[in-house]
Amino acid sequence: MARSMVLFRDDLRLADHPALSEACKDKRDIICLLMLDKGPKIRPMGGAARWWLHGAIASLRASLRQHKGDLLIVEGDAREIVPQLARHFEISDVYAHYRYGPAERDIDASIGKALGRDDIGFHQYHAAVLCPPETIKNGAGQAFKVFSAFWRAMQAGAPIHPPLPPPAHIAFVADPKLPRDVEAFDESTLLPTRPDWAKPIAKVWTPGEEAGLEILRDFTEHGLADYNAKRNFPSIEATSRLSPYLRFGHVSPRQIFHAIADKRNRGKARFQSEIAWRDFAIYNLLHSPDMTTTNLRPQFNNMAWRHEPKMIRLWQKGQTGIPIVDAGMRQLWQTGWMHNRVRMIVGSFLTKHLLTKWQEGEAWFWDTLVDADAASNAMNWQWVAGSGIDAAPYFRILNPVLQGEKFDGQGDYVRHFVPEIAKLPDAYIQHPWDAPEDVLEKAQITLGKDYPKPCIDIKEGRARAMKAFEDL
Ligand SMILES: Cc1cc2nc3c(=O)[nH]c(=O)nc-3n(C[C@H](O)[C@H](O)[C@H](O)COP(=O)(O)OP(=O)(O)OC[C@H]3O[C@@H](n4cnc5c(N)ncnc54)[C@H](O)[C@@H]3O)c2cc1C
Repeated sequence: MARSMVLFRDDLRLADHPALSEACKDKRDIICLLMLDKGPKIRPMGGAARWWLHGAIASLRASLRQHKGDLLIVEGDAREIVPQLARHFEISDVYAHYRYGPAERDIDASIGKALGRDDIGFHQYHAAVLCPPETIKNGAGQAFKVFSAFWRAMQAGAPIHPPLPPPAHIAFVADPKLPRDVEAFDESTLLPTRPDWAKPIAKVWTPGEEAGLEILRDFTEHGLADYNAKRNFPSIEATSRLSPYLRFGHVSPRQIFHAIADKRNRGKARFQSEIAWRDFAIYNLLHSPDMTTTNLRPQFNNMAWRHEPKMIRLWQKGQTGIPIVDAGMRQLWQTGWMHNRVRMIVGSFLTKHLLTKWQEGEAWFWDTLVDADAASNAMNWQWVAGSGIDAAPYFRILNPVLQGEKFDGQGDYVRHFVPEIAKLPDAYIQHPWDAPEDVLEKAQITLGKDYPKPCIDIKEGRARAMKAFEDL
């Protein structure tokens, strides 16, 4: 009897899952395989994302069990394992979604070829993006380099496909057993052991499709209208916090797009364009496959970056002595997520004031973000550093004090994540080094003891960065 296999990768959901829906249409028994790539060209997932994946697996498994089925999970070289399992389970068709990273595309092309040699069909669908990226081109048939033009072209193109409902019924292959030489993946290896740094993260997030859709519903009803006005203020929960749900595919961008389609408010257009930024990152990765490691503007290869491990460590630990930077870095460590405005501030501080290669920041974010995503992370780091396409110009060096005063004027965000300076009055909360002695004393702070003195003079750091950029 013919059987089908559905590959799950970064699409851990049942709704708007074209691969699963198509497989179900064939009315064959199905194997659901979560295939975790491992190999020389695959970048291992960071710690926070591994923690998320553990919860994501539990959630997907629970959904499949409601259909009286289960999930097989294997880690390894998918180019060999998928064809091997397809033969072992006598599969006639394998269904999966397109991926856009260079290593992933190579792997999927090899899987397709190997399956073809065994006369097994390999069917792929676009499900991680609003629009298939290869359909978006400028008049000369080339890739857009600027977001605004990309977004205009996307809006002028074919309407965004409505999301698919979850399949009403999935018929599973009964009790599938892996061949002896293929080991089932041990999910417990995804969790940290000692120290269990994920405990505070677990208090903030619930991975999985159900939780993601609940957040989407709640944001659409209660957050969207004020999104445009409030999205830049990190002490307010004004953004959707859907990023890890999109990263692991618990929620699809098409579901989001259609969930807000009939809303008539100011937040809608802005929110749609942010979702499109995510598509733009994927699009950039497709067209510049080495974007995750290499400057998109080659002149940045000559940049006189400094390599000061001590400074990088202070930045990572939220001990720079610059309150908004430290608050952001501590939010990241404690929750696995950081507000977008603060990501820009800490990124600018690292790459400009500290003149540190953006790759250092990208790597730390990769390890600590629950939404760590190859395309969005690299595109945004290159944007902040100035080395990317459509990037912030080099002279746009965010002043962390002014940014703090503008977007955290009352200091609520800083006070929450940097409690040791919470008693400072608003006037000094973003720059405690300017506070007179009696103010510091009243707030029970000795700088250099209770809270660090700034690791760099902001004006000097800016001047040094300007010089380095001008010398390029
Ligand atoms: C240095 C730096 C690194 C970043 N690294 C990542 C990353 O690894 N993964 C990631 O998902 N986002 C990354 N971002 C983009 C952005 O900060 C997050 O997507 C956003 O903060 C997530 O919060 P939210 O879901 O509440 O966003 P919302 O404001 O609610 O936006 C909704 C969705 O739109 C998308 N989006 C919004 N802004 C961007 C953007 N600038 N680029 C791409 N997509 C965007 C995200 O999918 C987000 O979930 C990075 C930004 C910077 C400045």
